[in-house]
Amino acid sequence: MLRFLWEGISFQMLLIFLVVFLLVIADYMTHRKPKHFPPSPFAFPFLGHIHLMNFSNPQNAIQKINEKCGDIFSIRMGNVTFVTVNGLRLVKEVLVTQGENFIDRPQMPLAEIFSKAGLICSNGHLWKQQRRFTLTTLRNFGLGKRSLEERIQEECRYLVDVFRDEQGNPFNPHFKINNAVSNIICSVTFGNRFDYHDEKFQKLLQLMEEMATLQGKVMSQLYNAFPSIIKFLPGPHHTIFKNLRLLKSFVEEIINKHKEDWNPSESRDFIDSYLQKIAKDNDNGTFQEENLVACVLDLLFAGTETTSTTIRWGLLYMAAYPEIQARVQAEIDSVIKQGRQPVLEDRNNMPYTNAVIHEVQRKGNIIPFNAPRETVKDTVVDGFLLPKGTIMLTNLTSVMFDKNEWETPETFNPEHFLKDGQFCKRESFVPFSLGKRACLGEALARSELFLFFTALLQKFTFHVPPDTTLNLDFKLGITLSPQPYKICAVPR
Ligand code: HEM
Repeated sequence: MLRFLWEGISFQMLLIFLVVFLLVIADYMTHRKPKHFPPSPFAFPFLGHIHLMNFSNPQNAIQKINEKCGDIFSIRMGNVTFVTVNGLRLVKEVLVTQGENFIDRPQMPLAEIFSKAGLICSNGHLWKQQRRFTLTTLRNFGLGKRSLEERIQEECRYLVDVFRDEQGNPFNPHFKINNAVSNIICSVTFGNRFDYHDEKFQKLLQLMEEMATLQGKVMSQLYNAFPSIIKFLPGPHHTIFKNLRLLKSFVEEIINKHKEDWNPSESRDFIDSYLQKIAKDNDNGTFQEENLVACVLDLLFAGTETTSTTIRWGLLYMAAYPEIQARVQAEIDSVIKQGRQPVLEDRNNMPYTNAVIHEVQRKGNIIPFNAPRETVKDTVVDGFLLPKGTIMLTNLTSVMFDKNEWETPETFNPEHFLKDGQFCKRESFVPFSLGKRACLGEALARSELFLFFTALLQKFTFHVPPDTTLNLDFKLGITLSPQPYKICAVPR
């Protein structure tokens, strides 16, 4: 009897062992590295390098691997393998010198929120057409009856008013800044801005904010690694997709309204221009309503979260470094004074303020690994072979915090961008990325950052609330943003 039991168990164990062994072999075969592929640390079967990941500070984890493996290496998170390049030389090689070979976006499970249509996640001919059309249309609206500069200046006045309403008491500026920044892209795409008390729009901003925050959760990151398992578990990824559906129906409602009162001979905004393009599309259907919805969502999302997060870092740094804030205000008082609003031309005469804004962007480092790219064909980088379809992370952190490029990389130091009192550009300043697929909204973002930042510092001094210690740690989401904070905007 015992002998039978023993034989039974050992047979079952043998079977389990065999199945596990076969699974490990299958995993090895599936994820076997091609010849001359970049090196990687030891990986566990199925899990890959998940044990090396620090989910609350992935930059640190990547830096450690960089120190061990060199400037180009591969890492595997579950089923997804990335190649990471570090340092200006290789980041430029990938984004600029051989940029055409890395122009695509991979179709990652969570990136589905941006869909394969539109601007951010589309590829090939479709992407080229949407990008060209959007850039031209944004430029046209910038040159139109009301320039983008005027729209931003108008919004600065609204933002200053709601900050003044707080009467110097501690408040969280997050959604006021979000609303102001979002209004710029809304005024270009929908033709109107939204009041800061508009409940429906506030709800929309909250949905976007929640999506941005949830993207940083461990479960969301695991969803990217093991989508077929994690999709059956409860977690933030479900909320992300639910919010997206709500945002989509908000945009569709606005597009339908535009269609109702559309006048083909006049274009009020981006949506009107796109509807015109659909009407006379002679480009094999690249311009369709599905793409219009996706482009508007992309502009709204990319144009709100990034710039708003940067301004929030800016105010936080000003409260943390009062002597730097005082120097910015002294420059404002000498160049603009109190009598008029800042204009973009002032930037040329304000090297210190310009340097501070650049340093906010460098130190804020809001998109630490850039948006992912994918090789469109087999490509050799630094002697390593990257087959077609390889997912690439260009580590912007490794460039903007490089000890060999920056005098004091870990310190908030506007002197990084000053030489003999004049503003000086730095090649290693890359928050908008580089090359043909770099940020589409860079010019708009730079205008917004300068005008909002100077308008606020012209009218207020920012202080840490009494009995509060400022926290300069980041919160990981789709961007690295400040932890929620309250601040006092004391009128000047
Ligand atoms: C401080 C503000 C901003 C930062 C730091 C930033 C940064 C970036 C980065 C790093 C990328 C990825 C580029 C690449 O793959 O090489 C990107 C893409 C993009 N950004 Fe921005 N961005 C900002 C503001 C804006 C604004 C205001 C808009 C709105 C017009 C915008 C629209 C886009 C779009 C549509 C893409 C996708 C481009 C493509 O795939 O062709 N961004 N941005």
